[in-house]
Amino acid sequence: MLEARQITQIYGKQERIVLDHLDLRIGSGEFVAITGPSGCGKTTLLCILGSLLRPTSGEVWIDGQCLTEISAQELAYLRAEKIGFVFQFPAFLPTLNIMENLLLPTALALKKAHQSRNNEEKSLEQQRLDQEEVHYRALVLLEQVGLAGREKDLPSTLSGGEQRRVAVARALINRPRLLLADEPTGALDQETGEHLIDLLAQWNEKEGLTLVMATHDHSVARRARRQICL
Ligand SMILES: Nc1ncnc2c1ncn2[C@@H]1O[C@H](COP(=O)(O)OP(=O)(O)OP(=O)(O)O)[C@@H](O)[C@H]1O
Repeated sequence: MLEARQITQIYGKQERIVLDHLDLRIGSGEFVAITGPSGCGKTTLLCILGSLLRPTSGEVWIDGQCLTEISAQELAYLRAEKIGFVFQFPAFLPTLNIMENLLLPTALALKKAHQSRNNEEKSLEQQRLDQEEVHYRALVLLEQVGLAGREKDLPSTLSGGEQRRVAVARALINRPRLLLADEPTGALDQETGEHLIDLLAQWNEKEGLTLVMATHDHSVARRARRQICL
């Protein structure tokens, strides 16, 4: 499903080489942990795999499509439809409540779905149904991450760990095929962290979600079926 070919990333004027001709193949439905010491390039690799960062050289392929060859618009749709991203330091729009923040990534995916339908009247009805469906999905996800009832709260009123859990719900809202998670348990206590990994593992097993997770926590990495150490 995901392939990196000869990825090299060089940063700054001092030309610091962080990734050097890296090759990587990840099959559909895999659960992979990327481990390695702080500063070895885990976040850089996830950003390149998720097309948020264009590497200095090399190619990334998703489902047989080379990301360096498609337009910025196509890339935005591809990300919205196929890829969920849990950032190491999640950011939210501070004036929107949790539900509104959760629904933000659905706008582009719904737009793409509506564009591919022909009949306008049907499409309007479908849009209403789609919006109800994503709203329901958001409520279910909030419950799964242990935040039922918090949908009207502003992000600033949530703790760091709670924000992390909202970030996971947001990354799953479009039912992506690929989830790239950067230290998803970073700010969480052990029990909450384990619960979150259980949830991701369930999505991996039941929904076939391909899961690529960067972590320096070995007990978290052991939950993956494959570990790649940078
Ligand atoms: N935009 C940037 N400009 C210059 N250097 C950068 C940039 N982003 C990352 N780096 C450097 O690249 C190296 C790899 O960073 P990266 O964040 O990918 O590592 P990491 O393995 O995820 O680290 P951590 O586990 O601490 O989060 C670090 O030395 C970092 O300073």
